[in-house]
Amino acid sequence: MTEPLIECENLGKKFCRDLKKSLWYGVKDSCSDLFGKPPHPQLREGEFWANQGIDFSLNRGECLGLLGRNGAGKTTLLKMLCGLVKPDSGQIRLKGSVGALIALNAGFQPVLTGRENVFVYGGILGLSQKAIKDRLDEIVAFAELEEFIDTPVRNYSSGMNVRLGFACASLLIKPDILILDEVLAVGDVSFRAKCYERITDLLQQCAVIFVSHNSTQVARTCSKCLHLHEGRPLSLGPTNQVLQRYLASSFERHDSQEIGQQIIKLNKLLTNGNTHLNQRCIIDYGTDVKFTLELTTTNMPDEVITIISLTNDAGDIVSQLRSPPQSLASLHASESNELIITCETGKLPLAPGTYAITVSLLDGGTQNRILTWVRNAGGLEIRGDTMSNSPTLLLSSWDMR
Ligand SMILES: Nc1ncnc2c1ncn2[C@@H]1O[C@H](COP(=O)(O)OP(=O)(O)OP(=O)(O)O)[C@@H](O)[C@H]1O
Repeated sequence: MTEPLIECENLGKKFCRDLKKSLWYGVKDSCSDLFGKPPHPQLREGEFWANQGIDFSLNRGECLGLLGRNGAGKTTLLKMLCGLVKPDSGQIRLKGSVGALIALNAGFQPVLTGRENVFVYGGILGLSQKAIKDRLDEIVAFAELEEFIDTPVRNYSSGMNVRLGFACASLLIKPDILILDEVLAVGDVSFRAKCYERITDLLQQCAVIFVSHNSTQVARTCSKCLHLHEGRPLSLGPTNQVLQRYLASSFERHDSQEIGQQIIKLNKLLTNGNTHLNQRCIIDYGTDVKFTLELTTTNMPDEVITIISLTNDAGDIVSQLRSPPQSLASLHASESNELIITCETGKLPLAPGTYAITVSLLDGGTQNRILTWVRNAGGLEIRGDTMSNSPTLLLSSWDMR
């Protein structure tokens, strides 16, 4: 169980942004390669490191999640592991058979039928016609493509391509290493669930490495994560720690956005007394939470309804606090235009992670006139030891006798 199947040492890959230069460098590198010379170690004009200094190892039974923004170098790393791209520095050691699904079309020939493509795919893996035939029914059933297996792949939808690609990568051979890019995201919900079940089964006997922008899936499936930033490893470690830091860093990129008539303006948002308009505030899981909104109004309605929404990194609202219509009569009487609204939630049962706070105020009279709506008014990082694959982690006490 502790046998390393993937070992990467100081792995690096350069690309060139300029096509002409890239072709010229390619010719020079091929010539150097022919004479047994090592690749050019430094960056030449127009080149950049798509991956640099990547070190990790993965044992049988482990699943590594690759995290990072678009263009961080995740696919390049997977392509190097699959042998599709040659590293410019470092070393890769792989043990056993590799099943991979990197491109959306899974490398299928568009004019061939699904069935013919399975035979081509199996042939590339070195399987005999009989061995492929023996597994064909299982592959077609898993991909749920019984009616389409004799249709040319160019007529497949992207989801159908991925179904067949995943079935080939995971069923044609029993892979020791399974490499998956973000392609599973295009499958429908039930197929994705089936794929993750299959990955969990395979994890008994193989090492899995996959890219996903879905933090719930990563938390559920991966034992450790590697966070890449501009091609370099930013952190590597247990999923719980790396994912929390990754989600926190991705929140910092969002600026607040105000929509609505701005009849009421949000000047300050505080969580447990800490200011954060467009800044992250850190609390421990299970602590009492009090939100304070400091606002100014220009043209006061009689009543307001306040809504505070918490959204996860996928943009889904995971929790919402909604006030009843609150009268502004006392404010009218004092002729002040400053308003402070507080909301106490008690212990917030949200799972550890990072959430964006959206604040909206509606006219309590019409209930649908938006007085203000501030997306990403602040971020809330909930710290805790356990990541959960559910957005809420209900507070509970347990007993055993
Ligand atoms: N063949 C290539 N030639 C030149 N540049 C490339 C090539 N392939 C990738 N790149 C560049 O390398 C960088 C890393 O790309 P990569 O596809 O690995 O990112 P990624 O993390 O997988 O992104 P995403 O999440 O968007 O899929 C990007 O700047 C990309 O433009």
